[in-house]
Formats: sequence, C-alpha cells, structure tokens
Amino acid sequence: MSRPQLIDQIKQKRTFLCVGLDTDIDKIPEFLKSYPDPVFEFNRRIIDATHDLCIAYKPNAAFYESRGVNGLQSLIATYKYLPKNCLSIIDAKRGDIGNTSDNYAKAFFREDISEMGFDAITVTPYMGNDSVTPYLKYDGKWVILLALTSSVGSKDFQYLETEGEFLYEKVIQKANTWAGADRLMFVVGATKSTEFTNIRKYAPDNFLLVPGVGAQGGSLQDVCKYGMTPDCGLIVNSSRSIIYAGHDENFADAARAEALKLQQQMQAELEKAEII
Ligand SMILES: O=C(O)c1cc(=O)[nH]c(=O)n1[C@@H]1O[C@H](COP(=O)(O)O)[C@@H](O)[C@H]1O
Repeated sequence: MSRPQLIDQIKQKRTFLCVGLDTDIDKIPEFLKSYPDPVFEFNRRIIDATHDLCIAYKPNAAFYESRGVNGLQSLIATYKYLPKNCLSIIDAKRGDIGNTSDNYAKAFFREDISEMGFDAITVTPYMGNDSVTPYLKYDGKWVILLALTSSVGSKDFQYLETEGEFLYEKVIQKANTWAGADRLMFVVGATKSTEFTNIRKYAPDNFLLVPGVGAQGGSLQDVCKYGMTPDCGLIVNSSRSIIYAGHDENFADAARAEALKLQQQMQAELEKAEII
C-alpha cells in the first residue's frame, strides 16, 4: 500500500487504528479450541469484526513463531485473510547483516516464496545501513524502524547522548538519508507522547507507528496533540485491549466495541485537525 493510498484509507474510514494480532493460544476463548486452527479462527473473527474501523493489522511474529510449524500456518492463513484495503504489518523486529536481512525480507515480503507478502515490517536499527537496506529493495514495501520504544528499557540505549543528541534522534536522522517518507516509518511509543514534538523536528513527514495505547496506558489525545501532521502521520496500534476485550462466544463483538471507541476518538482528532 502506497503512502497516498494509506492517507486515502485514513480519510475514507475516519480512523488511523491498527489492530495488533498478538494472538496467544492460551488466551483465546475455549470454544475455539475445537477448530483445526484456533488461532486463525480467532483472528478471522477479529478481522471480520473490526476491518471497517481500522486501516492496519499488525500480527506480532513472536506469538506465531512460538508455536513452531502450527504457528507459521496460522500466520500464513491470517496474512492471506487480511483485507487488501488495510496495511499489513508484520511486527518481526528483524535486523542482521545484509545477506541474513535479505532472507528475513524474503520470508515476509516474497509471497511467491514464503506465501507471505506483508506491506511493512518492523526492523531494529542498531546494526546500521546494511541491515536495513535489504528490506528497502522491495518497491512498494515499508520499513518501520524502531526509534523510541514504549518499553521501560528504552532509557537504557535510546536516550544515550552522543554528540549532544539522543541515540534515537540520530537513528531517525540517519535512517531518513536511506529512504523517503514514502518508504520509511518509525516506531514511537505512545507512552513517550511528550517526545513527539521533538521527534517531529527530525521526522516531519514520516508516518509513526505508535504502540502503547490501551494496555500500556498511553494517551491517544496526547499522541495526536504532539504527533499529528497534515497527512495524519500516525498509525496507532492497540493489541490486548481490543482482541482480549471479551472471553466468551461474544469476544468479537467485545473487540469491535473497543475498536469502535478508539475509532470515534480518532475521528474526533481527525476532524479537530481538519484532515477530514
Ligand atoms: O514495534 C512494536 O510494535 C512495538 C514497539 C514498542 O515500542 N512497543 C510495543 O508495545 N510494540 C508492540 O506493540 C504491541 C503492543 O501491544 P498492546 O500493549 O497489547 O497494545 C505489541 O505487539 C508490542 O510488541
């Protein structure tokens, strides 16, 4: 999905919500366990219940890889089911030397080889240029680079000062010399909303993938106040607070209700900023 298409979807659907498919087989309703692929069945119902309220889905690879071959099958089935008008993000947080990154890129971008052709992948920046550029070779695909994460541990390295700047500021500036805002996004945690003004100095046009609203306590309103651009520039992810909102046969309705609350708040923010 290109940047103009993404912006168009945001305006049409009046939302910039990403539903995180962090599907833990131990947390899904018991009645689904009789299905051949319970995790896919769970995801299918979540997608059916939320696709008009969001513009992206983000399966987190860890929840699938932890189940070996079965997990990979659930991930492939989920990828194939994702609506084409939603940005598909694989949250894999990969990054390695060039030829290894080439293979990670194949794993998630080359549908002809791996059966998965996600639109975007999360990548760690710390091995530098040659670890990131293999993902950028794929025209039309996005790299979403970790900049300032929502985790408590973000202070360990991301706030280290070097040449008068924080390391995360350097990451954003350097990475923006590798690709434009039509190919590169950054992850910035919603729990870091006070930093958004600063981040926009270095990333005025990039879309930011913002996790941390919901279970981690980040404020959507603050994220919008400090991080929104004339193109919206935000994809706000929420995983647990949506997908585990209910625990019985009605879990998909409960997920929809949570997604709807966020969509309505997002619509209000888009209207306030006169984007729609
Ligand atoms: O890259 C991410 O998506 C990510 C970066 C970050 O800084 N913090 C963060 O929580 N995430 C991911 O975003 C999702 C957050 O899930 P919830 O806290 O359940 O909404 C998880 O899949 C995390 O792995």
